[in-house]
Amino acid sequence: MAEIIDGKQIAEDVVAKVKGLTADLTAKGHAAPGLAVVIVGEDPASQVYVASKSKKAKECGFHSVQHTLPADTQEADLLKLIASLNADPAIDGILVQLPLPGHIDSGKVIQTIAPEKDVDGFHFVNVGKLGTGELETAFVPCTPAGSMILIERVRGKDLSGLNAVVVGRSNIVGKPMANLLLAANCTVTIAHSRTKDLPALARTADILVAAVGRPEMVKGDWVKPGATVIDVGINRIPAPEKGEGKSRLVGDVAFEEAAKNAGAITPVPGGVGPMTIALLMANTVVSAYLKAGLKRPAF
Ligand SMILES: Nc1nc2c(c(=O)[nH]1)N[C@@H](CN(C=O)c1ccc(C(=O)N[C@@H](CCC(=O)O)C(=O)O)cc1)CN2
Repeated sequence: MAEIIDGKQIAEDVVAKVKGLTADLTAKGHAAPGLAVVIVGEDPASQVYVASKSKKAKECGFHSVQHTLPADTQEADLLKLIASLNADPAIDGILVQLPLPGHIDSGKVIQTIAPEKDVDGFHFVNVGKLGTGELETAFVPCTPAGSMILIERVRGKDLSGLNAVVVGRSNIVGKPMANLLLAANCTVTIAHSRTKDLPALARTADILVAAVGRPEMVKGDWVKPGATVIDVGINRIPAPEKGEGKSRLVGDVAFEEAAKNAGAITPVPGGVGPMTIALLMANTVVSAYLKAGLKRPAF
């Protein structure tokens, strides 16, 4: 049976480090890191994530501000808000919760955030830095950055000689995840819906990352014995066994089956999810250190 990677505990370790770094920064006479979280509309899951982000920022000792805008907010007004946050010296990190309502161009919004405050790591400047290995000044998207910490806990920092397969090619997870694994010397393959014989490809992976958004798609017999399996999926499915109208969370991996073959595996919930929020705190404190002209803290 596989080792279960405790993302909740590892996220707490990251947050403890952020708190220490924040205390050191303010003790040197610098302002506390500032994080602005922006939500547009009333998507229930987004509301929960944003509330957790704002709460965690306060726990870390940050200057934490939340902008909650109605679903019919005009794109131009959101862009104006971002411009004002870009110019605000008390703010080191800006996060616009995704998805945005359909009438707003998410790409335009993301590219309006100043790259040095883009703690989500979605701006072209940060994407380019990650792609070219400029990791000293890049912001890396929180979910892949957190997944990488989980992998390092199991496999160490140098992944030379290991085959990694990333299932999913999104800009938020799949592509940056592949770049991080490549930077750690893995041989990386990105698989997606058009990949031929996905189960056979997945079985070649020493590190298998599932980020497709399809409940329990990755089956137990897709997993090479001893592989490290990182499940990025968060899918809510009906759970009639819990009562009428009830639901439960599952990942993109059929956990029970996969755990029989894997060497180590992340659960859902309690795996990658908590790391996403912890890494947002880490990116924000890094932003404040870089602004202060201090050495970039490592996580
Ligand atoms: N601007 C962004 N938007 C979104 C991002 C992002 O990184 N930046 N990621 C996701 C959602 N997300 C953070 O925003 C997120 C998802 C899940 C969790 C989490 O802790 N999940 C728990 C389960 C929570 C539950 O019960 O529903 C877990 O897996 O244990 C945190 C953050 C999309 N949008």
